Amino acid sequence: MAPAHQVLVAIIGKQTGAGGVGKSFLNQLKALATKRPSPKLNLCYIGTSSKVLYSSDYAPLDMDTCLDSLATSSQSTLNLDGIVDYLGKAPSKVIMVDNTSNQAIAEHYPHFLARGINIITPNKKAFSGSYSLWKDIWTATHMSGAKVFHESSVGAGLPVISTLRDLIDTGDSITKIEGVFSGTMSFLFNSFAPVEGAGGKWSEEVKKAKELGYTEPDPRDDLNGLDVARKLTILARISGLPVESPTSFSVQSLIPKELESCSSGDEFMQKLPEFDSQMEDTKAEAAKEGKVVRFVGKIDMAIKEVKVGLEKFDKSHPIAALKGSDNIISFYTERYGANPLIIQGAGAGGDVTAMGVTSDLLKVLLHVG
Ligand SMILES: NC(=O)C1=CN([C@@H]2O[C@H](COP(=O)(O)OP(=O)(O)OC[C@H]3O[C@@H](n4cnc5c(N)ncnc54)[C@H](OP(=O)(O)O)[C@@H]3O)[C@@H](O)[C@H]2O)C=CC1
Ligand SMILES: N[C@@H](CC=O)C(=O)O
Ligand code: NA
Repeated sequence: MAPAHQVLVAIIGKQTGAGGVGKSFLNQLKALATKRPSPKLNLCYIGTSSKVLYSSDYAPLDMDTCLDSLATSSQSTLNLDGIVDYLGKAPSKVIMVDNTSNQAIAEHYPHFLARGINIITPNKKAFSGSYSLWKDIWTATHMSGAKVFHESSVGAGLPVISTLRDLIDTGDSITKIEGVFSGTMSFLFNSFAPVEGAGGKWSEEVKKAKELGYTEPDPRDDLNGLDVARKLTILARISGLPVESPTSFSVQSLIPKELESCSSGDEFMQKLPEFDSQMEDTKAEAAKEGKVVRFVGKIDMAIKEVKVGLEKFDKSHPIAALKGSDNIISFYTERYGANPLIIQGAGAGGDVTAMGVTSDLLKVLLHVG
């Protein structure tokens, strides 16, 4: 039987694509568990959609070898109710880490929370799905006392959600939030339409963004604007705007009309080069005005409006001058007045995203440790 003064960690999702948030998180968990004597952090479950590894008596799994053991594991997978039941019966406090982008797992959060299972996750789906799911999640936390933190669901590891909550909890009032919210879109436009020089081909930059692990498992989820719309939905809801869903406001898609019917991400990636001229035209139009295009989002609390799409910027504008996968997020509030509180830095990538998840784990430990 597992030792009493411990916190058990269960990880769903490891690394399939280049994103690898799960794998980076496991490395950070290992380092933290070594450094932190109490409570002892023990892994009891790790799984993907096809493989699982868990100890039926909750004995700690070896974090050094668990990925190899998972690859060869012959344990039967558990359905979501089975995972809730297994973790709900654990002899210690449990933190479930959802490192997938799966909708069904997200919709199951209220069940995990109702059983006292804490959740940390970079998955945006639960917090940007239907407004009723959002309400069910927070109701479940109030009823059971379990915690849920999702810092990396906006701006990867950048302290976006914690900052917004701090502003609100200390009595400030949000008037506007705006900026670049996608690591993928930032990388694409910074390299395809740089302030200096010609820039690369659109489809080649999309391929690179996928290889660098910036995109969602299916890059169409970034290019259709929905990933940014999800992030804005989360921030708007925290700010007090009851946005119904990420499709209930204006979102510009960069998917060529001709490719909307592609049946897979692979087919889409294969055909995308045929439509490079469409984005070239958009770039050229901005260049005629001496500007560059960037993909941005805005929440205007006064008029209750959320918007996601392309805008032209002067080359001297801070948004035009971003580098790599950097996000820039400006919070306009009553307290900060005309000069916003600004957060800037890498907005995608396995290690920086896992950092946000690991920092969430530390927050849960403050409550349960
Ligand atoms: N990459 C980044 O820069 C950032 C990512 N995020 C978020 O982090 C999450 C993970 O992203 P990333 O690491 O890039 O994605 P990956 O595709 O690399 O990894 C996703 C993992 O989830 C597993 N998985 C998918 N569906 C299920 C399921 N039903 N049950 C169990 N496991 C499942 C996959 O395994 P398998 O397919 O074998 O089942 C895989 O191991 C996403 O929600 C993403 O939006 C947030 C901020 C930045
Ligand atoms: N695909 C997303 C990953 C982080 O949320 C992005 O590019 O920002
Ligand atoms: Na964040």
